[in-house]
Amino acid sequence: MSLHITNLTKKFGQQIALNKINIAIDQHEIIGLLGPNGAGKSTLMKSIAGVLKIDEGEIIFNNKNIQTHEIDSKKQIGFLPENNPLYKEMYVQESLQFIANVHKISNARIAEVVDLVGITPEKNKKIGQLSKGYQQRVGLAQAILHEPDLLILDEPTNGLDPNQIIEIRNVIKKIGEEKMVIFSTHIMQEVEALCSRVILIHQGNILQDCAIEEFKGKFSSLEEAFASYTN
Ligand SMILES: Nc1ncnc2c1ncn2[C@@H]1O[C@H](COP(=O)(O)OP(=O)(O)OP(=O)(O)O)[C@@H](O)[C@H]1O
Repeated sequence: MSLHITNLTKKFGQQIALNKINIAIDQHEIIGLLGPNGAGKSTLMKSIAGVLKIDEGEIIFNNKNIQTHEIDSKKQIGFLPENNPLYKEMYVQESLQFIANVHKISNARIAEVVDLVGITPEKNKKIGQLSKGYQQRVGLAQAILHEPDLLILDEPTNGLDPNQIIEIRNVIKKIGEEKMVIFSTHIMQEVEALCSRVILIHQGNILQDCAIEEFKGKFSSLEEAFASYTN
């Protein structure tokens, strides 16, 4: 399992959202993507997920260039975007069945994922009728249904209540035991609870890419370290 990003540049008009980014990940681990608002986190995640066209550079996942092997790559990558776009009129089970049909996934796998993300009691409801936390779980279920090697989650616990945050974190932790997970968050406690490694982006540049202990370094908390690096 490997992700190699070389000189990735993404511009929006004159603005450079990502500036010659280089990242190498060679094993399954949970990586926290940190950075102030507008740093470039979502742009990076969308680029890796193959939903945003990049201007320069290369993204190689499992030895395949995601730009030139789009279909193969999408089979191996799961993505939960920040705004979690779901078909609100669809029933939970129906939406998962729909994706399962596209990827030729078994009903047993659907049942397994429904159980893993904890949506069994809600599976016969319309997505639009679910609470935000349950909608987030449905988004997560859709992202992991095809058993991707790489899971990309853009602020997965944003807007959830404390119990739901813990539950979603546990799901992420479990997935990270076997797969590569990259997730963005502004919650340092979450980084501490889940990540082995952090990547800090600021104004489209990587400022830090290291083990969490190293990131914290001499600072008394991750918040303090974050503030020091980004101010
Ligand atoms: N579609 C777009 N068109 C123009 N500019 C964009 C677009 N998407 C992102 N940007 C700009 O690129 C920069 C990086 O945005 P991005 O959404 O990647 O930041 P972020 O780190 O995810 O921020 P946040 O923490 O607020 O979600 C920002 O300045 C943003 O305004």
